[in-house]
Amino acid sequence: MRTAYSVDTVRAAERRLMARLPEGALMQRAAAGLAAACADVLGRVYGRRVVLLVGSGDNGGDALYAGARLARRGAGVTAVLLAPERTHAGGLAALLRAGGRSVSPADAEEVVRRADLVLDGIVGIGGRGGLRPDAAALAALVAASRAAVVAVDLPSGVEADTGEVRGAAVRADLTVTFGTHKPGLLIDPAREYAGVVRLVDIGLELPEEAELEALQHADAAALLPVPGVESDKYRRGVVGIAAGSARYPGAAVLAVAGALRGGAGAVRYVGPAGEAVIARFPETLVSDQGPKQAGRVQAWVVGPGAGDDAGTVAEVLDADVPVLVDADGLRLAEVGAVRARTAPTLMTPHAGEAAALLGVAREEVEAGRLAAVRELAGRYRATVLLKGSTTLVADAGGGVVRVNATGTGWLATAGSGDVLSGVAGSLLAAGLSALDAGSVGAYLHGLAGRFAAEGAPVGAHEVAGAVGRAWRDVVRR
Ligand SMILES: NC(=O)C1=CN([C@@H]2O[C@H](COP(=O)(O)OP(=O)(O)OC[C@H]3O[C@@H](n4cnc5c(N)ncnc54)[C@H](O)[C@@H]3O)[C@@H](O)[C@H]2O)[C@@H](O)CC1
Ligand SMILES: Nc1ncnc2c1ncn2[C@@H]1O[C@H](COP(=O)(O)OP(=O)(O)O)[C@@H](O)[C@H]1O
Ligand SMILES: [K+]
Repeated sequence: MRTAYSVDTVRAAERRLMARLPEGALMQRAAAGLAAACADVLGRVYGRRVVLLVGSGDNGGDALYAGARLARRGAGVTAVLLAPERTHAGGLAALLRAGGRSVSPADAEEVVRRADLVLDGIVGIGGRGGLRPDAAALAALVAASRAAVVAVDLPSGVEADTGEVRGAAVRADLTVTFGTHKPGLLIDPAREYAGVVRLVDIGLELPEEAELEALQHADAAALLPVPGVESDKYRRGVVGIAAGSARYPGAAVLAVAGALRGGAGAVRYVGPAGEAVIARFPETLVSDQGPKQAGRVQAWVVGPGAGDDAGTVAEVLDADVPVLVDADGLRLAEVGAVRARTAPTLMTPHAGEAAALLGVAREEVEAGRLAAVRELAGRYRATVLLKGSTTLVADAGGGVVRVNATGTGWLATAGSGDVLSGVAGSLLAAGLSALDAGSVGAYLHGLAGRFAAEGAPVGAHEVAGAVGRAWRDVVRR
């Protein structure tokens, strides 16, 4: 599991550790890891031009000590001091002793233009709000330069705890982060600014529960349902799909396509698209009755392509089994009916749907994904999966939020969300919790998208077809 901790938690862990260590030891650990990463980026250190952008806090201190290490290995190191009188004194002294030099921001343009590598030590976890104008001007120089950019701890200007970017921020090729990932490194839009992220262990002892966690192959593999000798189709779980309409029969087909690959033992379909479903997937149990009369179901998916069929949504929400609500179902579901449910509910909006439910602009959700997913989960007392380039899954009661980044922009194609609801609904029917079903579903769906696309446009039905390959990839590694 990859985990990320909030700034408050990191600071508390740092205080505990610093109390046991000689002064400055932590910063030296950070600087050593940072210098090693820079050396890897440079390939050869000797003779290279390195520029340090140094703010007034310890983030600048890290950059200065790392710069001193690179200078000792023969790099030409120049520090641009944003606030000379408040620069980390020990770090600056170390750099000057090692043969580096310092300049004022007035000279930044010239040195950044000639740099092979720029180290962004403007601000780290102490940053508040968007970059101030003098710092923003440095970020603009970095954007215009051809140098490799390495961010110290975080790209300056991104919000460590939320992944928000308010105004100018540094865009890095590599971020070397200390002790633990910070939530912003895993959530867009900030994640995009971080580039590749490398974690340097500085010995922090962190609490059991993280703020954010991202499944890795082994975590997903441990959660995937596997049939045993005692299994039959009912024990593996029956997933009911209440989706599609005369106008959108394809949504039903795609949700069923996902559900067939999600681990349930049988897929039951109710709705007006039965003929289209059975023509494509003869193994589907098609019913022409409503959800209540459809027979045994361990979890429902309701909403994809449902049009205005509020009655079916209400009927499904009334069922005492886990329910996944997607697409039109999100609009049609009564808040009170969702809140009143005792079995798990998983809602799967994209940013536009989440914005409509929250009564805010789509941009607001995209800028502040973590806040939006938590707010929705609280309001609906449900587990909410917010789709997008980074998908977030939050339970109603707070606790750890799961983040998924296995996807690809090629998944932004009509119907791919229907496939995801089928896969995740199937996992719900197989007995996974809403948090696990949502996050494992997104993990498989993202990987399937990559496999199906392989760098070219892809249709949603092909994504569904690649879920099996994603599953095998997860369990084999
Ligand atoms: N505390 C520790 O034990 C360790 C801290 N480390 C480093 O220390 C950093 C945190 O240091 P600090 O707490 O000094 O904080 P930072 O250095 O991250 O930032 C604080 C400084 O930035 C300025 N600032 C804040 N917001 C700004 C904005 N929007 N625009 C421009 N300037 C802004 C503030 O005036 C302040 O002087 C970490 O990110 C990490 O790089 C590492 O050395 C590892 C050990
Ligand atoms: N830029 C992106 N990077 C990765 N995944 C994406 C991106 N854009 C969309 N996706 C994924 O593609 C799917 C799209 O779902 P959705 O918006 O509901 O489409 P539809 O309603 O057409 O089925 C979601 O799983 C989402 O997370
Ligand atoms: K930084």
